[in-house]
Amino acid sequence: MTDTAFNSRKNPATTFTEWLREQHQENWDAAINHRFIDELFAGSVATDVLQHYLVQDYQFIDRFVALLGAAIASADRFESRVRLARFTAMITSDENTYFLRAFDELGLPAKHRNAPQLTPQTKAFQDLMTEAAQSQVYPLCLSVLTVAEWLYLSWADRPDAQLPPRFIHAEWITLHNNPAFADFIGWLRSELDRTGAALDAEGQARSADMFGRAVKLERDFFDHVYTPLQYS
Ligand SMILES: Cc1ncc(CN)c(N)n1
Repeated sequence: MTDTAFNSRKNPATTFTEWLREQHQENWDAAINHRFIDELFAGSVATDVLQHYLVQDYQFIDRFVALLGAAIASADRFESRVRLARFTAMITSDENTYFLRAFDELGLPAKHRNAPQLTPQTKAFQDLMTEAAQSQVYPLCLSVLTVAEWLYLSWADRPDAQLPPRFIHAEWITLHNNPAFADFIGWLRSELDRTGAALDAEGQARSADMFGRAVKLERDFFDHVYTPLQYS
């Protein structure tokens, strides 16, 4: 939990999302510079590690879409609902079919696509997304959504890097660094800047707490793929 309120920040030009990220810079940097990301760009992630990441992440995506639904329901204006609904359509089409093609490529049995054993790290992330969704408070839903998407844009944004040859690596990168995705993250941040700045001090502290837990869980999630389960 933060000990400096947003309204007493040193630099008044600091936006709400900058203020949130500043407080969790160490976990943020560890996540976006993770070994898994280096191996993804190099196309060298070990098959059991990639399989574990994708199986667990598909379960993350399930609750993530439910959280998007809660954000759509709790948003304070129609234009925000429309923007979130369009993004949800991308996740449930382009991103979903990436997972299905990746599972085919890996020869993954159906039971692990639909109802795998969940790791504590996946479960903890699902629980945080459920907590944010059940709050029915739009900026709290945004606090978790923004971490999940802004942090992914941050690791994927390596303009000088070449794409690896296999789609299973390359497409996971391009899903997270394409111009439409970057544009959406800009909007998502502006939305949290707008609605987070309008919260009272207690609401802002809740937002900072959820944001910080999400950043830590992103780091934990990357760490945990290096002790993969078996999916035979
Ligand atoms: C754990 C995690 N965090 C974020 C994302 C980006 N949607 C993801 N796929 N998985």
